Amino acid sequence: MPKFESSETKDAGQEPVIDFQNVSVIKDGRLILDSIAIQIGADEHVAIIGPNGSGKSSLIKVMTREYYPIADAPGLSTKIMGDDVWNVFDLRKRLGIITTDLQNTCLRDTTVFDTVLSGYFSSVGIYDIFDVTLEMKVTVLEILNFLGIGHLAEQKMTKISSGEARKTLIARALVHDPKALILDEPTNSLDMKSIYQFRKTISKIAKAGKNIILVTHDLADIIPEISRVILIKDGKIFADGKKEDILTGENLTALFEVPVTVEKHGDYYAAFC
Ligand SMILES: Nc1ncnc2c1ncn2[C@@H]1O[C@H](COP(=O)(O)OP(=O)(O)OP(=O)(O)O)[C@@H](O)[C@H]1O
Repeated sequence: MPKFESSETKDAGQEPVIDFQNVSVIKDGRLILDSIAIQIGADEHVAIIGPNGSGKSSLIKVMTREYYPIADAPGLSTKIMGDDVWNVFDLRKRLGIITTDLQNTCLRDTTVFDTVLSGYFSSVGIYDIFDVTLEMKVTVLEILNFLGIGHLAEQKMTKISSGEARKTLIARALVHDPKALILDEPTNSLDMKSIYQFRKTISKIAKAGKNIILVTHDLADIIPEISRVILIKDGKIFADGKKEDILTGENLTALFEVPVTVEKHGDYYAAFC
């Protein structure tokens, strides 16, 4: 069994991955997150949906400790995996974070293999001073093969497609055997085939025991393993519950303030406006 599918992840305590209570964030004198309360259980996969500027990325930044909430809010909790206080580097390893910003940062004249390996050092690229072990290299190859991109190991990041680059970033996050993967609009700018393959990849990772926390505008990104959807509007939780109850035309019309129709196709949803 590859290291990143280790029993450590599957047996990790039953503490919620995220336990946020009364989280409010002010930026430039404006309340951008308002009294957010979200608990994401150890075995849950969740999608977070909201209009542009509703606060989705800010919420993720509270999780990654880039943004800090108002400290004296009554009952404030920003617990992650049971702990409120984290070394930021450790935290970001335990939560594998995949954003478009990270993809832009990693888009260099570096091979796919080294990009994934650099995850161990939280660096971009590999340098002589790093103590690269054989075990690290073996794990990188295992993960690349698990994600179906082993054949790209020696390709330069600048020469692969956006979909392949997105998978490379996931591989980079997986070297730490994270408890969860946080994906911020992961299918942006991917074509249909890449989107299809990407969703299959995320499903596979969910089945391998990682929590998936997916931020998206596109209902079709909500893989069947995700059973809970949280809607965010104007920095507040607008709705939170079972996917089939939340993904209705009525809810999404109110959320996006345009007429929205929702259709279900097999285990997937699609929205039209
Ligand atoms: N560092 C900051 N300084 C000032 N305002 C900020 C900052 N970060 C976020 N905001 C504001 O907070 C609001 C929420 O932003 P956020 O990026 O979280 O929204 P979002 O839901 O992720 O949007 P999108 O779907 O467009 O990515 C926006 O109005 C944004 O301008």
